[in-house]
Amino acid sequence: MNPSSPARIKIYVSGAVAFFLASVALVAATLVWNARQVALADSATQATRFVAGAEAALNRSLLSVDVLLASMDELLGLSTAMVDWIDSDSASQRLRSSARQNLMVRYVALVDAQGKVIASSDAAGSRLALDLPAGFLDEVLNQSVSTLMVSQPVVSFASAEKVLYFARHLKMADSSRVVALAELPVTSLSSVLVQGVDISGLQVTLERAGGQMLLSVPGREDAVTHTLSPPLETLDDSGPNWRAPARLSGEVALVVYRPILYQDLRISASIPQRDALASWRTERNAVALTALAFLAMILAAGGFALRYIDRMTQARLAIAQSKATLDQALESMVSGFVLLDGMQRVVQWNRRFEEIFPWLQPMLAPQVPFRKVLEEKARHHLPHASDAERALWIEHRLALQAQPQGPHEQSLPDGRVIQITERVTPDSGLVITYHDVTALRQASAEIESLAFFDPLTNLPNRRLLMDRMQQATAASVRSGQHGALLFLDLDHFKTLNDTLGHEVGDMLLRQVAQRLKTCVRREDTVARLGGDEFVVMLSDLSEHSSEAAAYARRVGQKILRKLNQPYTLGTHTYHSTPSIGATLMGGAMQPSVDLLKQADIAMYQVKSQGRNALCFFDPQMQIAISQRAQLESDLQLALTGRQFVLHYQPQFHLDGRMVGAEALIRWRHPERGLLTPGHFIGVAEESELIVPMGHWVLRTACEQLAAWQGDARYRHVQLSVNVSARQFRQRDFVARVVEVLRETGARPHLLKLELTESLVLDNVDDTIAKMGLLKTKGVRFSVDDFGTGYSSLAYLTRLPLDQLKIDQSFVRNLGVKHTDDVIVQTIIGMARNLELDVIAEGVETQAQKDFLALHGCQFFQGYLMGRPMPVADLEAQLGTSSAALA
Ligand SMILES: Nc1nc2c(ncn2[C@@H]2O[C@@H]3COP(=O)(O)O[C@H]4[C@@H](O)[C@H](n5cnc6c(=O)[nH]c(N)nc65)O[C@@H]4COP(=O)(O)O[C@H]3[C@H]2O)c(=O)[nH]1
Repeated sequence: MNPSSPARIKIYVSGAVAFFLASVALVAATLVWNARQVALADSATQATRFVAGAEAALNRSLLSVDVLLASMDELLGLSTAMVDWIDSDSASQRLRSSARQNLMVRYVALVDAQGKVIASSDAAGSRLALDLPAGFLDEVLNQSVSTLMVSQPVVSFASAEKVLYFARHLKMADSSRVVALAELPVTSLSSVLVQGVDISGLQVTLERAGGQMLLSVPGREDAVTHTLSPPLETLDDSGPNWRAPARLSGEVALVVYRPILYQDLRISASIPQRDALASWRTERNAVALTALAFLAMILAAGGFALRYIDRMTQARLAIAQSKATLDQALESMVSGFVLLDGMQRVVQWNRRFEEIFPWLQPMLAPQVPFRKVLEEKARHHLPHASDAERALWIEHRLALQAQPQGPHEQSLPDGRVIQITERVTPDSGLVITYHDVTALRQASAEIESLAFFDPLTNLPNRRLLMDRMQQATAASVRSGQHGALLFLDLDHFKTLNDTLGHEVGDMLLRQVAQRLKTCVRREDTVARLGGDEFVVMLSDLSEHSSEAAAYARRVGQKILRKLNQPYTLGTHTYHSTPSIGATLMGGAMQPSVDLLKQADIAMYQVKSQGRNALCFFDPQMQIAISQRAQLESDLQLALTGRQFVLHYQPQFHLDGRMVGAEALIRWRHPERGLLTPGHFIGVAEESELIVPMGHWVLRTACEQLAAWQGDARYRHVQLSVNVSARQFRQRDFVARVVEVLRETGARPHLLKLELTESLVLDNVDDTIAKMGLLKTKGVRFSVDDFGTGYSSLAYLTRLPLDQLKIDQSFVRNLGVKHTDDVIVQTIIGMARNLELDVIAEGVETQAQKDFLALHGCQFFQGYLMGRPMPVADLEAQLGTSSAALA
């Protein structure tokens, strides 16, 4: 147990309290005991003194009575006279004057041996009636030597009070004996004894040796004669005896007695212990009360002390706990922490601080001046600095600390970045926190990089490019220098991605980025916009636009050359080509977006012209693009404004029957009149518009089929509907076709969906799945433009086709271009082998038809037989052809 532990302190305090309690009790007990002894001793002294005084007083009183009695001999001349000679009256007269001298005596009398009063001082004289105790007179007369004798107390006949008779015998001349007698009221003797005495509880007795009591103070009324026991002689008188019974009350008392001069009389004084200790008891109570008060105070003080200790302990505990919590909090802080006092000395620091600055660990101690810590830090932070530079650094740090300005950062030689925050404490100390923000800074650098750089190629991204373009344009306006923007796109990149995967695509993009950088100057910018689109910004080329254009063209061609060189993509060797669109910058403040759009337009121009080339922006291109945008929005309006109609181009069997028709969309343009698909279908296909448009065509055609159901002239007619790739690739394409068939009630086998060869090839599995589903419903399929793509027997056999359509480009050249003749023959042969129908479109001449028929083609479509026409015309033609055949 710790010597100053609260438990030990409490033991000490409890011990001290016990000690003081015992001391006070002991002192009080001693005081009380001593006071008792003193009280008893005082009472003993008083009793002794009293007895001595009373003895003297009694002796004096009795002596005066004795003298009075003895003087009666001489007064009345008894020794020389005979009894008969005594004149009672004159003798009484003399006695009266003699007795008057003694105030205690009621009367004196002279009595003969027979008890007859000879004379008396009483007014009755010799006629005084005496009522002496029996035997008393004889006792007096029989004394050999005359001495004063005292009778038993008796109740006086005359005064009805207790009296004592004192007597002695006197000898007459004839030697006969008479008795001189005096009557004394007991009260007058008593008052002699206790005159001026004030002793509490004092009991006084005058008694004979045998215990016969003559008088007592206080007086006892119960008996005239009373024998006290034990006799006084038997009491232990070696010292004050407080164990004796009081003579009158019998209580435990101190009894003191003395014999007096006369006979065997003793005077006793008894002081009962109760009375002797009466004042002591008061004192004792006062002492006890005082002691109790002290004890209470000590107990209270002890209690307070213990409570104080408890509170102190709790407070210490609470402080210790909060310190522990604080320490824990400090230790678990992710930041380093140092607390300095007002003298800039180290008070406290946490483990994180040591972790951030491990080299400070050996020197860290409470009270270390922070300057020393800074000196040590300077050694590590500025390893190559001179002493003066380090001193300057330290002074700078101290100055900053004196007036903290908010968080600031410090870069350590090992690359870490520490954010330091100083805060002044209320006692002028300083709390310094050190936060390692290295990861944060790296992250923000990465974020910045992500925000401005393309993560794949590390080239500036669109955002940074736009920013640099803006700066370059502003600079070029000031300097008059022209720059150029080259927008390039990799040809067929999508195919590479789809066939060899994105990783290979990414490899190509990285290598293209590298090659592009080698084609330009350091001050030029190569950026990647996303996908396979790159932009090269060439700045400060020339004041003259023509020179600048020439320079840009050279760079563009250099890029073309470089990018045309084969790439090694993993195990593949790949040949890629770019399409580059260029535009000039400068001369005027042009928005970056517009410049980028111009280059983009030029690039599309290259694409449309066969790719792998460089083309400068032509304002005409922009006009075309604008028109295209206008067309797109017009198309949108056309859809909602019901401006589309369907024309039908009849399809004939070799035998001249009209077997069906192809539904071809027309646009009743409010200003431009009836437009063929060539004016708008391309734009519609490039935008999403082809989907709702195609759906409208499908529904309209099906409604037509349903309308023809009830007419025998038309109900056999099949309708071919063109389906564009984007429409076919819709996930719900099959569901929508089925829905349209159900809603219109058209018979599915009369509906023939025309898919282009490229569509079928694009995703063969999806195509087969969708065609298969629709095939189960009865829908038929024809491959449009057959022969233009890369059709192979392999996929043809997998597709649930019904018909191949020979593209009109081949038909057109029949008899003109031998290869087309061969292709057409091959297609017809192939269809026959696969048991598919074959139809030729674009048949314009009888020669073409004959050629086709000769080689086995059975179905024909073309201007020769009929142009696309409104439904009414078709119905009319149908009627005619049916009639002709009939
Ligand atoms: N020179 C010449 N041309 C002939 C002859 N016979 C037919 N033609 C034309 O050839 C095109 C045949 O349609 P396509 O190959 O499907 O080619 C269609 C088709 O690809 C597309 N198209 C038309 N309507 C729709 C449609 O509703 N949906 C979709 N997706 N495309 C459609 O527009 C293309 C052009 O359609 P149109 O302008 O109507 O042009 C039609 C038609 O008028 C002929 O003897 N000589």
